[in-house]
Amino acid sequence: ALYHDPSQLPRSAYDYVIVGAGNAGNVIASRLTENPRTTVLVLEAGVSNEGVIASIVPFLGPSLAPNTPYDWNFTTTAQAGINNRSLSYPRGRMLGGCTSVNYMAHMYGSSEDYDRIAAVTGDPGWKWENVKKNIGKHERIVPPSDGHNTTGQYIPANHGTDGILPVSLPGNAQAIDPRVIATTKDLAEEFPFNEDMGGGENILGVGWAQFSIGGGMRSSSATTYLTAALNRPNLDVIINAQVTKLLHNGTVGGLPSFHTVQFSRSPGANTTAPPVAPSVVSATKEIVLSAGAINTPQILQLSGIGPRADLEALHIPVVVDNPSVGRNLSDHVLLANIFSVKGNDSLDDLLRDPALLSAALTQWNSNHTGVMSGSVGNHVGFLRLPSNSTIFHITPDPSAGPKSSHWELFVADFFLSIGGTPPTTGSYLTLASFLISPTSRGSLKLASSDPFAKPLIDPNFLTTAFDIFALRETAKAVKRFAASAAWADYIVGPVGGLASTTDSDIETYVREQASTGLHPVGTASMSPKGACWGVVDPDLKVKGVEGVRVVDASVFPFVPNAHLQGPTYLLAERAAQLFKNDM
Ligand SMILES: Cc1cc2nc3c(=O)[nH]c(=O)nc-3n(C[C@H](O)[C@H](O)[C@H](O)COP(=O)(O)OP(=O)(O)OC[C@H]3O[C@@H](n4cnc5c(N)ncnc54)[C@H](O)[C@@H]3O)c2cc1C
Repeated sequence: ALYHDPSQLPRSAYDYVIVGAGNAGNVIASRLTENPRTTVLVLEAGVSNEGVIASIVPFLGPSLAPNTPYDWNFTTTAQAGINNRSLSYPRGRMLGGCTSVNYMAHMYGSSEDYDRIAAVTGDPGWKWENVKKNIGKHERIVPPSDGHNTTGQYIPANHGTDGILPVSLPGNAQAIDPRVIATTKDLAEEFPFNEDMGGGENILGVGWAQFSIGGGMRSSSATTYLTAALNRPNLDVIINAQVTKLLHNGTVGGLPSFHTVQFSRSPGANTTAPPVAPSVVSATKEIVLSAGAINTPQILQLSGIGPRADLEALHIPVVVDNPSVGRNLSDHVLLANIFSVKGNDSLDDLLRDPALLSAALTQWNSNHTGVMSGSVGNHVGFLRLPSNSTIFHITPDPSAGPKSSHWELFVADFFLSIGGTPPTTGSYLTLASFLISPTSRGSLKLASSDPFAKPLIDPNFLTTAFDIFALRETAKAVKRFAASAAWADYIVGPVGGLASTTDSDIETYVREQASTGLHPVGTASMSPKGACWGVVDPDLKVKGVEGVRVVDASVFPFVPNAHLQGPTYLLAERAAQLFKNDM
């Protein structure tokens, strides 16, 4: 059942207590409660997703973050690599976590992403050939909202047909779609068409994206995994319940043991009201940290598991000195390259005209179709730098392997401005590029021992020669894409610093405009059992303690070749199996 107040909880002990009803947490909750004898409590700091219309209507998704009650409203520290700017760092704060607020692009990454995890952790269970078996359980490919013929737009064999999460091709045809496909023919050498990036083995090229959308509505981990399980008597979920720390109770097998979770009614993301007295609940079997790549390492450190010097500086008693907790923060970097275009076919007018928006919503309300039934773009591409790029004389190739990308192209039919203000006139095209294989590494530290204080998020963007080189080259590459004959009667020209022609001017543009790719990982990285680095073993158990596992994006040692929800779903499905194997 779903509860709103700690006093309503029917028990004080559960087999498993999951922290965070997000992407991964809801998968674990759903899979563990398939066994009617297993009791599970999920603690979620945020609110319910029920009735939050922007979390249902796909095109309204970007209005949910940043700076809303559905976002943690984090900001980064001043980032030296991007002119000391500090950025909004959105993270979903509601049932479904980021899957309730994200842009719904749904993909899994390259086989090499998973084979690299297996190699780095020494656990072949993480190889793609094993992990991909979970796609069938997870995914249910459904027709797009406009019911168009999708032949040639995806490869059915790469997808699940009776899994839990509806996924579809875009159901909102955009005027630029034929131009994107024509570019893949015109410039087939650099931007080849890829019929489907979903199979793991063949992600390179440009093609139609898939989205966590079914029947014109968002599929989140809350609308799928959680909803399917919520009527089970062995599952309880409480919202507005922010975990403040894990309590250490004695030792088991010589290791400090954690079986108690302390939580408090959330003060709310946007209020400074003091929290009420904390509650506690016990996990007789295990605590599962699924609070995401920012909050999971925050909770570990608040619980005394982290770098000794950092904890002592804040007078937090050290239970386990682990210098890796909160380190190795890695994120994709986004560069929203904008071109001005002719005519009024782009979506810019829709975004600025309340009457057009209202008409689109009326259409969506009547039959869940139209522009509102889709996300912010229909095409993506995963691409490599040329192998003779000069950067490889000084840096080893950081991609996951030769079948993996260095960067991603993301096409949007309007001025894409995450958290900023788009211009009030004009028509635009965004050829966004993401740095997919960053080598910069940052950190997540506590600012204070107060669990309600925001942590210090330092992604350390663009601080290596490779990262700035690669992102600079993507700005040149999108201009080559835009120079295809397919755009000749449409594109007017690049906007702002994108028009620069010298490397040094392009670098200036990159440092002025780069932003988060919204995909942080690595702050509780997996490493081999017994390694002196890393935070969790390959079975996701926290090193040096008994009773706690981490299941969320923080355990990925490297950020995958994908927007992160798909990899996180596959990670969580495999983790659920690891729990079941131990039962
Ligand atoms: C704006 C935005 C757009 C994105 N677009 C895409 C996209 O198009 N495609 C894609 O694949 N990925 C996208 N992503 C990224 C992706 O959704 C996330 O990286 C991924 O879902 C993270 O999963 P997770 O399980 O690690 O964490 P989350 O899904 O963030 O789950 C963590 C949960 O824990 C809760 N929590 C945190 N701390 C506590 C606490 N102390 N106590 C209790 N509960 C707590 C949170 O409120 C949240 O519900 C986007 C992300 C954002 C923010």
